[in-house]
Amino acid sequence: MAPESFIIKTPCSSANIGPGFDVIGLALSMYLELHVTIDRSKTASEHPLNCRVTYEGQGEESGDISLDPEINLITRVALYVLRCHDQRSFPVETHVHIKNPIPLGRGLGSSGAAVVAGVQLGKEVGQLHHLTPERLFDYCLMIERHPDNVGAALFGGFVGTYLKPLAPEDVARTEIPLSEVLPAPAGGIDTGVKPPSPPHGIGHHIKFPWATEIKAVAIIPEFEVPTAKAREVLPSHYPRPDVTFNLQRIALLPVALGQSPPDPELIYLAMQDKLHQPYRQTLIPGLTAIVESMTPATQPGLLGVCLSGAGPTILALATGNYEEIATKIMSYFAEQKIQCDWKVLEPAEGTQVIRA
Ligand SMILES: Nc1ncnc2c1ncn2[C@@H]1O[C@H](COP(=O)(O)OP(=O)(O)OP(=O)(O)O)[C@@H](O)[C@H]1O
Ligand SMILES: N[C@@H](CCO)C(=O)O
Repeated sequence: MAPESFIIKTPCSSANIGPGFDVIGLALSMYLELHVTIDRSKTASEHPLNCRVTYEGQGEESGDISLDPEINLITRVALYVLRCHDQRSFPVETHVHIKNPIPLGRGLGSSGAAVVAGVQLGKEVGQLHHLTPERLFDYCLMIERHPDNVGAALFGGFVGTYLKPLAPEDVARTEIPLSEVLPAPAGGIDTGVKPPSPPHGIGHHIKFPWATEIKAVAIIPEFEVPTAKAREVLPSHYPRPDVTFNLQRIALLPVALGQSPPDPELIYLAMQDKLHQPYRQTLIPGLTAIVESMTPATQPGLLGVCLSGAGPTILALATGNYEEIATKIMSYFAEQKIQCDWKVLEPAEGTQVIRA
């Protein structure tokens, strides 16, 4: 039997886009790829859980990414899906080669892409053909609780996401994680006990139109801000005027970004936020200065600017002059002695499985 091979391709994403904290996600054209080979003719494997993991890309040199299939975020998520379906390990003999250009901990949804790719990997290697994209979303939300990055990475495009309140019997299931990311390997170190399957229909999404003239300039500082840390600095309660401020803008944002030709003044207004960016300034030197000084009036081609996800990447939406915009934003970071990389990205399709 010839080895089976396929590629899972998952986009990076930018969450929030200003006021849409934990709601809005935008899939962008930089992709995590899993090159998977399964040799089902083999009867035994020398690798733990029948899976050899190799990695190239971001964090490769620092050795930040574990190659142990029970610890690596992508393969442990796949194992979680498999174990929910009474498959304790990968098929003999599986090789997962991860190609990851998405910078880690920078606000471009590296963990969301890893979770989505991992869930898809579990479905493919386990031949779990009944799992629909909507059901895969439930599995993702058992691991990453905010739906914006995983929704964009799974479904693609410019999306609004929302969670359905859990039924009382699901709330009572103490094994359902309500924290951000499972602290322990999903599914646990193999104890032989079947892990908890997700409740059905936890998360939902809706796709918004996107004006084709609009591109996303990502300015990526060299330092990391773990999402968990960027959530710890947020308050548990907000002043009512700040909530109203964001509600007014979130009602505008999907309309403003779908209109062609784009209206810079409207988009600039629609991208303002008072719920997360002001608090994250403490972790991202220069953030307030960038958000307050970069306007369509001062920067031709610019439509609006925001923190990408939990940061520290800055996302500028623009119709031209990308290099000038990036250079200006990088100059604010340079004042703080912070180097940056930058890229022009476009909205991307969701997760795909490519077979030769
Ligand atoms: N391809 C990958 N393989 C394995 N682990 C990964 C991969 N990508 C991300 N991770 C894990 O996710 C962590 C980064 O997650 P974190 O949520 O802090 O940031 P992010 O997802 O890049 O940013 P944001 O959520 O703000 O968009 C990494 O440190 C690593 O542990
Ligand atoms: N909505 C999340 C995205 C994190 O990637 C946050 O801002 O914390």
